[in-house]
Amino acid sequence: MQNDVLEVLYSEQQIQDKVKEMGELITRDFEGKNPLVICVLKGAFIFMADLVKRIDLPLETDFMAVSSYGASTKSSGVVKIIKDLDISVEGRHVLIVEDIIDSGLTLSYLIDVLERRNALSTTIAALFDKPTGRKVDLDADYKGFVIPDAFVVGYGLDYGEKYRNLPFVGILKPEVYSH
Ligand SMILES: O=P(O)(O)OC[C@H]1O[C@H](OP(=O)(O)OP(=O)(O)O)[C@H](O)[C@@H]1O
Ligand code: HPA
Ligand SMILES: [Mg+2]
Repeated sequence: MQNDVLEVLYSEQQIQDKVKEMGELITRDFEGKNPLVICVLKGAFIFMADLVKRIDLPLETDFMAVSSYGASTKSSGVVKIIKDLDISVEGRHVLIVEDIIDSGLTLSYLIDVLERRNALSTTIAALFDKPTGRKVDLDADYKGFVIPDAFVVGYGLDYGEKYRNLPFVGILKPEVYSH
């Protein structure tokens, strides 16, 4: 697995430090609220687990699975809901936890869904932001790292469902992507 990695972009320690910082900001900004924290599966599962431990609020968690990349490094442009939420967002302050914003299509679709369901507010926490990939005008309220124009894997992020379990984030060797 690690043999397939060309370059490590963010180490496990750098990621942990950033997640702690983001959790502290969110704790401060949401004081007095009990947000519904939504994890966008699958990619955000590791970030979600680490982030909620750093948020000191009476929050609730829920999970939604959406997919648009499949086995490709390019978005299909069609966002599919694979698993919907269990808890109603109506009248709730919703914090959406996402691993990466690339084209922005996943989050713009999700925000639209949550607003139509009458969420009181929607806020985005994204660990990675790849502004060069953007196809819609969208930005995160809390963002970890702005990353270069490359398809990254690790810490939840996959290529063809693999590499999510790498503890760091990196770029694969070109021959792996061309398989
Ligand atoms: O801004 P975008 O271009 O929409 O890309 C970001 C989304 O794409 C990836 O999910 P993917 O569809 O690969 O599903 P996964 O999380 O199950 O890997 C990633 O985890 C984000 O959810
Ligand atoms: O760079 C990426 N890596 C993994 N999944 C992704 N989904 C959108 N962009 C990416
Ligand atoms: Mg994916």
